Amino acid sequence: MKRFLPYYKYLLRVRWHFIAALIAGAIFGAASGAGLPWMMKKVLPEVFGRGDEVPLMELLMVALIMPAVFFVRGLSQFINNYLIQYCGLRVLEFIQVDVFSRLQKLPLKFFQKHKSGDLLSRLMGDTQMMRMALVEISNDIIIQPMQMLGALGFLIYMSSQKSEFFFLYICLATIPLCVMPIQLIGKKLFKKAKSVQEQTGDLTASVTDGLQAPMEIRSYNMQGGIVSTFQNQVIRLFKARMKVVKYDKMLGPTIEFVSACGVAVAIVYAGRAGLDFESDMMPLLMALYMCYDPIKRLGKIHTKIQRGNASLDRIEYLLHYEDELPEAEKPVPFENVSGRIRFENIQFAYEDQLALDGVDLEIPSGQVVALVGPSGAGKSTFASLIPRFYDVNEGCVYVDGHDVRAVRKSDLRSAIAVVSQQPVLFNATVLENIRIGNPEASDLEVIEAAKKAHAHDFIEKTLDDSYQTMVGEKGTRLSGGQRQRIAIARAFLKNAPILILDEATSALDSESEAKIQQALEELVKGRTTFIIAHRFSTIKIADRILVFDQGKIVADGAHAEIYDSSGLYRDLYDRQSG
Ligand SMILES: Nc1ncnc2c1ncn2[C@@H]1O[C@H](COP(=O)(O)OP(=O)(O)OP(=O)(O)O)[C@@H](O)[C@H]1O
Repeated sequence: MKRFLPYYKYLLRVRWHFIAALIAGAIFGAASGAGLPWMMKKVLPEVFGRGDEVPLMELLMVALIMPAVFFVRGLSQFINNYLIQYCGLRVLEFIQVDVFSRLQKLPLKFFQKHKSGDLLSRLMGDTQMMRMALVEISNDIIIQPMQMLGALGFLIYMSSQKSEFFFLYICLATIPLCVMPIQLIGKKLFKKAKSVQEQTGDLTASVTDGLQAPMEIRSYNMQGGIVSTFQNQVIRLFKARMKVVKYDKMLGPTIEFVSACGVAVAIVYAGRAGLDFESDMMPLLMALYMCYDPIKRLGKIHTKIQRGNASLDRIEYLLHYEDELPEAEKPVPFENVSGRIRFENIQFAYEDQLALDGVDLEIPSGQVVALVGPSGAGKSTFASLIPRFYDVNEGCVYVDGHDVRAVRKSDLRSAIAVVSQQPVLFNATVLENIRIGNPEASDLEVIEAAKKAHAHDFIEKTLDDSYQTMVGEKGTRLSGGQRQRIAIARAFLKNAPILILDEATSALDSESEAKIQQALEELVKGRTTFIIAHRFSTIKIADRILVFDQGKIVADGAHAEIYDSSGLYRDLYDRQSG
């Protein structure tokens, strides 16, 4: 449980509700542990011990003790359960928000290494286990001993009254016997629980895969394969879960068996010692049972802690993941950016293989640079070093004379607009999707940006609710060209001094392409622009062309200049034009 200590900060935020829950829980524990045996001690001898001589009213008054004890017990139990649920759900909310915020801070590399389904299962499933460990267990750890203390107190009281300590000895002798299986089973359970959480991650990953690309799955007839992968994972998860169920469910009966042995010995003794059934034996047996019940529950808590531990491992992996792109300790001010960029002797590798090697050049502010070269040559990698999506292995990237690592990441990225090859739209309205470029922009400014991006006409004429149309998940209700223009409108609205355009490779109809081309020409004016050019028609608007080959820049200059000097560029250009 020590591992959970740092996370009690979440519980502190709902401390008053939790304290109220504990008080109610303590009343419930005492009403069960001492109240129930005391009730029996009071009621049974009156009802059965005195025969007909008890007046009816007196009998009724005594009998009323039963509903009174159960009322107190029931009410405190309800309040405890209700408040514990409240605290649990609030704590879950705090943990999930923290884990999600952490995920948002992790670098791109992290998401390339991890399956989104697995991350989803850590965020939604493992946090539930942590909630259970923090709230329900803390509650039980206080309530159950209360019940046990109440019952033990009653046993001690009764034993001292009768000078009869046998029941107490039985209780004290069997408790350690009950603890042993708890320890043994708990250890097994930790391993099994961790495997369940991992399998759940794999299963969620395969569900996300199966739902993310419905078109590819249908066109390649992958349904059978996808379903059988899913089925295998469900079976694996089923097997792992059954192992947890086996150990989890083994505990209760084991403790019950040990306690039944204790009770049997107590009954035999009580019979031999001639104890009175109603006034002595029943309350003592009840108190004995009330001592075992919390042990059984504490045993279950132990198994829950093990499951919580397994989930905590998976959550801490995210919370403690080392950020490969740390923020500068004292970030330099970064304002009024002009967009002058310098790459100084850059080397960069994703893993072992160099993706960029010996890149050294300067781009004056406002220059429009086209990046060309064969697939895999390093164009996108080069562009992604500017917003510091990755850090270089050697050398340095400067923007306006500042090392990008010395600037706050959010400041740097505010100065850069990115229009990617397949722009992602969020499941919101067209208006909201454009406004991402500048959350402060008015509706009029959004519409102005859409006009500049040649998007206004299709938004007004073809979409049912114009700017209020919901674009669907990832913008699936819009065509590729329309999505591209929404992304360009975003960039207009952002009005950043540096622009990175990853040109769409998919064939757009000529009207769409012409409109996008017009919009881009407008957009690049006065900004330092990098265009990853797949179609050479775009090169017309570039002042300078960088030709990439196997991670190196093999030609650098204006079209006319490098067409003569670079065989690779000439080849690429002629192939496209010809
Ligand atoms: N996330 C990644 N992890 C590992 N290697 C990568 C990653 N992204 C790219 N690479 C590798 O880095 C090299 C450069 O890739 P990059 O995407 O920069 O090329 P590109 O010129 O933009 O290609 P394309 O024109 O096909 O988009 C390639 O060998 C590629 O396989």
